[in-house]
Amino acid sequence: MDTNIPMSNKKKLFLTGANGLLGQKLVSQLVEAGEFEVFASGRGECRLPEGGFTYISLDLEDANAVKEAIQGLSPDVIIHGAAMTHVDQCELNQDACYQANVVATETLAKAAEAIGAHFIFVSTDFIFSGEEGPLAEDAIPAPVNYYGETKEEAEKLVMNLKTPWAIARTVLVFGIAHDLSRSNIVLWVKGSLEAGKEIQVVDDQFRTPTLAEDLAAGCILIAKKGATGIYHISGDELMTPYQMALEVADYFDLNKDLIKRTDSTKFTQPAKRPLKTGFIIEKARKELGFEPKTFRTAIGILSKQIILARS
Ligand SMILES: NC(=O)C1=CN([C@@H]2O[C@H](COP(=O)(O)OP(=O)(O)OC[C@H]3O[C@@H](n4cnc5c(N)ncnc54)[C@H](OP(=O)(O)O)[C@@H]3O)[C@@H](O)[C@H]2O)C=CC1
Ligand SMILES: Cc1cn([C@H]2C[C@H](O)[C@@H](COP(=O)(O)OP(=O)(O)O[C@H]3O[C@@H](C)C(=O)[C@@H](O)[C@H]3O)O2)c(=O)[nH]c1=O
Repeated sequence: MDTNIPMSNKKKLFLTGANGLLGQKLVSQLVEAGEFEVFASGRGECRLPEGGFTYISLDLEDANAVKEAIQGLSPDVIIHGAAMTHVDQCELNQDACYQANVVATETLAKAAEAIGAHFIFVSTDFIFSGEEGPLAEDAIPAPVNYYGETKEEAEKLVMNLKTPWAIARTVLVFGIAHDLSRSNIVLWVKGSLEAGKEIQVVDDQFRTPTLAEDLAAGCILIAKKGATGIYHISGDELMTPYQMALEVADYFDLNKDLIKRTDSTKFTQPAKRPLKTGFIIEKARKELGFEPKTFRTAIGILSKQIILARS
């Protein structure tokens, strides 16, 4: 808790995607720590419950507005988490996906470069083919869906910036936040089983599922340390969605018989998913001191948040 630095001497941190799952966790942790003056941007109205930061309503596809905002604020650090993240919608609406994930990132990155800000880009395991895993930072990208292609293209433009940059890649993020525009695997499994609904869950895709709070903590470590380069920031347990579903059912004492084991040849989605991903996080551990929760501990944290949200 470092709130006794007068606001004027604090470094300014600007983040995007404030209303999203990662964004809400970033704002909450940054406000709690008090080290940065926080400027949180989102599309449309602010959907965050608490204060302690400046909200900026900004559509990142409005290039002039983005340039004006960044030149006006002149932040020291930018964490860019905003994206079109619904993978199947990205496959079916590729122009919208390109505008959100590549063009908007380029506009913001160039604005960061113009003021010499430290630019932190949040990326994904979906830049990889899924032929092999788990993966370290030097693995070669080969995306198998359009969402992954756009995130790979965005990474490339970030790597060419002439301002300090970092890329925080993550995997299958889960958590609970206010008024989210999409669900995530833990909430989806829990909700389905509580409703007595049978679910088909693949057992041949491998991930290192990541608690949203841990991803936020990893991004903040990069910001605080002024770290540059690529970091894999994810959970540390390699699991299939089927194993995750069983773990969720076990924790919440729900009916495991409703979880039907399947595989990617039978269960298909509009966008192909890479089979084997998951990250090796030793670099983030060593250079940042990053340490994620176990999946079980993370579910416990979520469970408490759900109870709190209901009270
Ligand atoms: N969730 C996951 O499993 C994973 C996510 N990631 C990456 O992490 C980052 C954060 O993901 P997550 O928090 O789950 O995503 P969310 O979908 O929860 O949040 C993304 C946010 O970006 C905002 N956004 C989208 N387009 C624009 C735009 N044109 N202008 C302004 N804001 C925009 C959305 O606004 P609105 O609320 O109005 O829709 C939303 O609040 C993303 O970059 C994603 O690619 C990487 C790996 C896994
Ligand atoms: C809906 C569903 C998913 N699954 C599996 C497929 C997949 O491996 C896992 C999650 O599927 P979803 O479609 O919910 O999530 P998905 O779109 O795969 O999540 C991705 O989001 C983007 C933003 C990322 O960057 C990726 O890292 C990844 O987290 O669960 C099933 O087995 N059965 C189902 O009915």
